[in-house]
Amino acid sequence: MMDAINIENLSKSFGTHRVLDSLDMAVPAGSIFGLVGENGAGKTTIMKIILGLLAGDGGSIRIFGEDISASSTTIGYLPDVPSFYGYMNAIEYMTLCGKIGGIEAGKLKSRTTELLDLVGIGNVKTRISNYSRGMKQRLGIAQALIAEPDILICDEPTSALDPSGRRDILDIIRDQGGETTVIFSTHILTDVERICDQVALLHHGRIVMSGSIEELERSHRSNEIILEFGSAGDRTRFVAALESLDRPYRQDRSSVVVAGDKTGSVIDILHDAGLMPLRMDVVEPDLEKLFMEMVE
Ligand SMILES: Nc1ncnc2c1ncn2[C@@H]1O[C@H](COP(=O)(O)OP(=O)(O)OP(=O)(O)O)[C@@H](O)[C@H]1O
Repeated sequence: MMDAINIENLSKSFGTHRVLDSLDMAVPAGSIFGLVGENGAGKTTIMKIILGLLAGDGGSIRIFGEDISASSTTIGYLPDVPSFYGYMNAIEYMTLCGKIGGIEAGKLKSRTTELLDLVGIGNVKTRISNYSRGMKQRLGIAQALIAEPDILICDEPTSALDPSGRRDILDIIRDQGGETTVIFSTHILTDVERICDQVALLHHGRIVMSGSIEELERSHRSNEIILEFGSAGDRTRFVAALESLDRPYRQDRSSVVVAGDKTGSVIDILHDAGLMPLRMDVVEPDLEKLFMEMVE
């Protein structure tokens, strides 16, 4: 599959502070790409460089195969803190954005109606200064889509919202995937798991891990098996059996966790020790665990 965006060896410093350090990143066309990193990791900096709002200090950026300086790709942008003219209503604001974007008047009108309906504020007549955070985020997405972009860049679109507002915004963003390539930055990993098909983890100025969520979870960590026993005695015997076999494990208050193993041999250990656990679960790694492992 062609890359919508391909970045190689990109660095960026502000003064002596090196924010991006020979970063490589590829965003497959049509994907919903989650860019994950802690506060200050450089997510906004990458997005601004892709948008041409900031220059990198070297490296190559290709957009659908063309060098960024020659690219004719339309990119929509939802900034982390969108600013609006509060005295305007949604239609006035969209009309202004469309005119600046060079959209022809007849088309602009129908596109405005369509997009405001899409984001669920088609019936809102009030001026923007009266909007809630969630409504502003909705209008921000409509604005970002006005020029029918091939790439949509959303900078932390859900961070300031409550759970139901977040779900609505995620649904809207997910529905853009396929035709549009979406880059979505966040530090909320459950949001990434909910809508993204690709993810990249940014840490210390580099992408430390990237791929599809299933790929990452499969390749970077094996499953863990959690066991609970009916008595302290059973549990002690199980732990003793693990120790005699040099099997790594950890314990918390109620359970024993055995790492990185096929379930079969745990069953053999139980069988040989004549033990029956109360509970035995295989726990698959989630993104949060993987991320914590990478940044620790
Ligand atoms: N114009 C600038 N001048 C100096 N330093 C800057 C500038 N822009 C960003 N930085 C610094 O670069 C680092 C990365 O900032 P950036 O906004 O890209 O991070 P982020 O990952 O988007 O973080 P957040 O999640 O907090 O928005 C931060 O330490 C920030 O202070």
